[in-house]
Amino acid sequence: MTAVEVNFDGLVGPTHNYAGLSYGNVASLSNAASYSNPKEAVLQGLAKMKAMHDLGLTQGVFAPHARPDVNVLRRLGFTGKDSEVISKAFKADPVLLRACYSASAMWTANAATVSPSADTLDGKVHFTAANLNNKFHRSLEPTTTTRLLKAMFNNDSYFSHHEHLPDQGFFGDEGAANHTRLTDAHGKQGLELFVFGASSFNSALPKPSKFPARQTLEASQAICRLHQLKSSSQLLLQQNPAVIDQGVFHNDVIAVGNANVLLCHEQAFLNQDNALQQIKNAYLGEKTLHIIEVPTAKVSIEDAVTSYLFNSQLVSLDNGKMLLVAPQECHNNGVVNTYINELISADNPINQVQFFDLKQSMQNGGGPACLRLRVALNQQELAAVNPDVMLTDSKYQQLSLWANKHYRDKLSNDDFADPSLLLESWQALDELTQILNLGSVYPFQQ
Ligand SMILES: NCCC[C@H](NC(=O)CCC(=O)O)C(=O)O
Repeated sequence: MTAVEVNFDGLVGPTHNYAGLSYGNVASLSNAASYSNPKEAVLQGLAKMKAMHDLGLTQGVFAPHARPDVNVLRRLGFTGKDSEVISKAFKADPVLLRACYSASAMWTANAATVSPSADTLDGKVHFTAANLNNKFHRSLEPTTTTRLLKAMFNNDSYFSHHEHLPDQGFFGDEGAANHTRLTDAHGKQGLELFVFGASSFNSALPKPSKFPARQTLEASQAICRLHQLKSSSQLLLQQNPAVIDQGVFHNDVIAVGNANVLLCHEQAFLNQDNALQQIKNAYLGEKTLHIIEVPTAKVSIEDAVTSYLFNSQLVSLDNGKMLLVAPQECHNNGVVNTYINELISADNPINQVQFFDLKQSMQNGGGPACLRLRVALNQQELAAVNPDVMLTDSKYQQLSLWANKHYRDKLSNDDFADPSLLLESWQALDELTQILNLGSVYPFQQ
């Protein structure tokens, strides 16, 4: 039986908001303080999951995290009952409170790095949650992410879970957003590309000068060791620091790979000709490797960042062709739309495009690819996954009803002072752990 790639999409949490927390992420900064619509956000995400399922792809659901993170507020000196902690934090530092309310765990491309069993020496699928230590609100994620991964992939015979890397900038790790895998077929040994923004220890390597490089070389090296990656399955490349300074805060804002196709901007990598040659030399497959470089003359970095063209998902369909799952913003951008039409009619495996309205997530800098974590699994491994986290028609109905029942359609700054938002959110998540059969994964359930 053949292996499949499962996309685990982050279900948007009930407190999704725009707090402007991600310096270096243009969308996050420019939408700060505007009000959000969590209900629309979760339904937009569910509609994408359902569409993937309807195409015959295998789709999973990744639960949100419990917010606000009251424990971290207590660590920071706010005392009393939960409602008091919230009202004190709101008065003292509303931005801090919003960070503790962030639904950023929705971007599951940053949840973890995953290495399929065909690439690892012990033949297991390896998972390491990303420490996300470059941003305070995201640094709150790894412990719960690991707990969720263990509840989803709960079988030691097939799955190996590692503790996240040390919580320190030297080992800054942003997960699969800086990781892609090239292979003839999902079940075959692949070449895993690890794209780092800078090195912590080697000062000879260039760095961006304005915005932070969130992924370090040393973090990527540690993941390769932890995952027992075959040496022929790993290639480490540096992202072009000049584009990080233009808002390309993760590699998946400038490149996307799937099977034997790598679609990237011509400014994606440092010393790009050399980087692409290394990829060609290291590719293990027998099929033609298609590297499609998009020239600046056709799509500028600014257009790439505002449209999120490269944050499209690239998925293989049963007919052997590939579909580009793009954000609506690509359709709205004339230049990018023209390029996509050219791409799908050219001689390469990508021959279709579908656009999705993911505006609520996009306004925080998260497109289709940010919202999913890819896990390639053979049939035995797939059978060992917690079946309740897989999307079916009835699971979709159940989750839509759940979201409509619990989510608000407007959140603005003053709402974060209201302790009933905490109660409502935790009640929703408590119910969700039953729908997805996750057990007691949240701190408030322990
Ligand atoms: N892969 C996409 C990640 C987007 C995410 N945005 C945020 O966290 C914005 C949150 C805010 O500003 O409220 C980030 O930058 O890590």
